[in-house]
Amino acid sequence: LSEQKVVDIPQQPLLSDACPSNSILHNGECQPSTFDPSSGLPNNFKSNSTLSLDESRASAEKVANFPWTFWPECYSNENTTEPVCVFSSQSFANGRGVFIVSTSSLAYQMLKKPAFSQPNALERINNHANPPFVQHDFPGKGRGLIANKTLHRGDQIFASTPLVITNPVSYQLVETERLRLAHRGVDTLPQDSQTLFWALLDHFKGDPVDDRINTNAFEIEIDGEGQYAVLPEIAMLNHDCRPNAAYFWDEETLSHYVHATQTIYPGEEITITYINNERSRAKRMANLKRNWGFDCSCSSCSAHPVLTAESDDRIAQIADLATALDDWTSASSATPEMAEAMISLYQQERLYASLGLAYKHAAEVYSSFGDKYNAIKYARLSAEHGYLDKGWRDRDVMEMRNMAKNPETTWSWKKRVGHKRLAGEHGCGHRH
Ligand SMILES: C[S@@+](CC[C@H](N)C(=O)[O-])C[C@H]1O[C@@H](n2cnc3c(N)ncnc32)[C@H](O)[C@@H]1O
Repeated sequence: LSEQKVVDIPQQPLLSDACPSNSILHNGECQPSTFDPSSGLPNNFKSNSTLSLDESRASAEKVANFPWTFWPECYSNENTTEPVCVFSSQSFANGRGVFIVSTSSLAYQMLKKPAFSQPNALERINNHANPPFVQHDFPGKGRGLIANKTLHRGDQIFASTPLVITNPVSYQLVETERLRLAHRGVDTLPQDSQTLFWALLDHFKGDPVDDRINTNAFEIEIDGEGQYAVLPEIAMLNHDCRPNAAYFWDEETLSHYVHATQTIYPGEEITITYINNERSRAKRMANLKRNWGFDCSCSSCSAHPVLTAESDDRIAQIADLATALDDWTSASSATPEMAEAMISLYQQERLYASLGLAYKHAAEVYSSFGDKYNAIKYARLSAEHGYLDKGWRDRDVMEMRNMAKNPETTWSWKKRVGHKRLAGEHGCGHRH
């Protein structure tokens, strides 16, 4: 595997004796070894590609309470407002490690998350002993995971921290510098994590590190910033437009959680979705080709065109119903029957992971007509599904929890009392 790491990245000259032994290289200058960069952080790293791996470790060790295992390597140019660096911590997540390619402001922002700052926050994360699955080769899809025991809705399949977090700001660097940061990042991971990284699929066959990141990265959000994360466990799950598992990103623990969203029997492949599935087959396939580079071979993409057209029609009808149910004006024609039809369509489409949304529509529309116990019933269902798909800190999920306890106190309560509520009167026909 190490052979795959040989790439055309210029070797930087070593500056082993650039600074006397009682000082460290910082911002291109020798600083006393007592210098504490955390005092002036997060903006004082400068372009610096001169330290070998050993030297950057030694520089980091010399600084009291330095949060990274290696001195960050950075680059900047006229496009960057702040240098873009690689920040590596080998101690993160009980020694699993992580590297972050980002500006120092964003990297130091991450240090405030419980994942870094509270030692117990990751107690339930990265426990990969006795997994409920085994790896399997699927013709046309490569490796995937199959369940080795029955999994029920809500069962955790795994929860993991990333090995790599990279910010799109890195694309402001010239290609060789961006790639150099990524390669440096992999070299700074603990050995076991490097092995996990190199075992990832390289679908596009370009630069070996960049390719593994592009083939396997998931979009995540940290403090409102879109970033990419590579997690070797979730990267083994193949895509299905009608998946049986769902994942969400938890910002506090910097972790991806994966749960079963329906019963999965032993021998069944565990799948997630890489895209928003509430779109026609043609749009889903185009999205997967464009963003992930493969022709989707899942059952709903490869069904007979007549069945695919029927499925597309149901998806369009779900969208029409959502529009009607989202209308909170006095002219709204929304009724609970519409939400019931929507739930049925989601079930028929096997979009179990998205059912939380349909149940939310139902809870709100029942609440809007003052139907307390149907509002409670659907709010509970929505929260239960939402936990698996959006996570326990999601605002909509919290809203459904509140409604489940006390519908009378929610914003939608009796909002539509006095509106007509007659089944069958409202057109929500197919869109053509
Ligand atoms: C995150 S990886 C999933 C694990 C991968 N199969 C492996 O062997 O490591 C994503 C890659 O898996 C393959 N893949 C995933 N889902 C697929 C699907 N539904 N149809 C065809 N290929 C798929 C594609 O090559 C895609 O680039």
